[in-house]
Amino acid sequence: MAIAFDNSYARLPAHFFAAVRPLESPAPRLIAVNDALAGELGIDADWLRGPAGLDVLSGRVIADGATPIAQAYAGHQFGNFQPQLGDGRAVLLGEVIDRQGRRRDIQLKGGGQTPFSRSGDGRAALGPVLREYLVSEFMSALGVPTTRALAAVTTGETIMRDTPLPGAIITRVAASHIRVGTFQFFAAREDTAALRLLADHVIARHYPDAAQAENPYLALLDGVIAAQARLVAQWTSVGFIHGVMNTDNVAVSGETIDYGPCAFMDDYDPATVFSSIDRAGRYAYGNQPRIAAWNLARFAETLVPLLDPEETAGVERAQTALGGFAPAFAEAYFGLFAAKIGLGGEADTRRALIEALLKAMAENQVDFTLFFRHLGAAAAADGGSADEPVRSLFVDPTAFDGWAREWRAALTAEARPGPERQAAMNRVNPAFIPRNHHVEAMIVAAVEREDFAPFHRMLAVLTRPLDDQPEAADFAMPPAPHERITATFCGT
Ligand SMILES: Nc1ncnc2c1ncn2[C@@H]1O[C@H](COP(=O)(O)OP(=O)(O)OP(=O)(O)O)[C@@H](O)[C@H]1O
Repeated sequence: MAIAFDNSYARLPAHFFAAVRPLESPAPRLIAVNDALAGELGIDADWLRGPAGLDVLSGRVIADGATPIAQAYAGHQFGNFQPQLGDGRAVLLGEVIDRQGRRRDIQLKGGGQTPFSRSGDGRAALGPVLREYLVSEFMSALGVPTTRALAAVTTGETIMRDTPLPGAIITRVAASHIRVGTFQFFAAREDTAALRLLADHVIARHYPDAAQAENPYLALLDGVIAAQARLVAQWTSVGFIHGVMNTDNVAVSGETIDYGPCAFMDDYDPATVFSSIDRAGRYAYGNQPRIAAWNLARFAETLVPLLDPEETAGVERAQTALGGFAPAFAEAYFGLFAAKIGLGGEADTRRALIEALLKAMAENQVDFTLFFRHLGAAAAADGGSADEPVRSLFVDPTAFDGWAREWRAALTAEARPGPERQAAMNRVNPAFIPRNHHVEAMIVAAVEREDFAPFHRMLAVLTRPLDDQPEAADFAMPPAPHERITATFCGT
């Protein structure tokens, strides 16, 4: 068997999903195979690259051992509850146990219609597939929990969106695809027996320690809250804007999922929004922690019947657990930003410094990524010309000087050799991010000219985002005014 499937969902009742078969692609072509990830999964990358692999990646052949399904889920989309969403274009081929013993899903996103497709065609367009591949692999390279990209293919079809576009499939790998929306699906149907089965399944798969707790479902809730707090703090620390934080896009495993209209901030501004479908700015950069807390409250509501036989007591337990989000987020957030400015140190000092810095950055239109990357060199020196690359990012460079006096005092108090501090900062401050204008140009090259060279070049740079790569200096630069991207489209 080329892929050693081991499908735990076979033990769940039939109303959790629908058995499907992927739609055949008429003329598939391989874009990319992720050799390292294939290796982790125990899959022979050469096989995957060859004709038999392409047949599986494009839905032409169901691999031995695969039992393809589409999963049922519901969700709040922009605050409105949809009781039935489900995988409308994603086909879960099956699960494998990776080399480290972790269970992982392998899914074809864009794999054809399912009973959950409603009016959709079950397909994905090439541009969003390339964006998801690139950004998810970038996030993984930075250590941000995320779904992964195992492969991408074009299907050989033209699909209709606002304009005709090439169809494509991304093979996505995830710790699981179980979402807050999966719990909401059964909660909306008041199916407590199904909720209990689902919760037990998630505990066994993602939070095994919770099984030993006095109240395993409360421990599950605490675990999911902690994972989301950490995840959203990590997003924030790299300028990531998810763009569509609906509850069906919150994986209970704590992985980032669904890179539809996501984007990275250039200048620091908490109000930044790119998604063209997010007109009210619900999912703006600076709103993400608040929205994560809101989404977790929806998750907690689904668990109330499991938390306590008494509803009032169940609600109380849920509320107490939700109260843990804000402190967990703050701890992760200030810890990550402290590392970005080269400090360990006392929580109160660093908090004031971080807040003052971010305020000055917002007022001075400072490029988020360049600032922190260059700050490492400034930290290793004693002011003077070493400060110039960071100072000059501020509209008013004296705003940096004022902040830097306090910062240097804090650095001195911690007494750490300059080069060691710089190296530590460079391990958390990427030199490269998927800048939106480069992502868009890469997509245009692929869609309009079938030129995948920009995709492969960007992927090579962005999977080593912490390394200085002088030959890729063009990718480090913020957009010139005429290159600025102001909206990303779901494009789907
Ligand atoms: N082209 C399509 N055909 C059928 N269903 C679709 C299509 N595009 C989106 N959907 C469905 O619409 C809902 C919301 O879509 P959304 O864009 O959030 O998810 P997605 O990107 O398809 O999937 P995921 O969340 O798994 O990454 C989901 O139920 C999804 O399956």
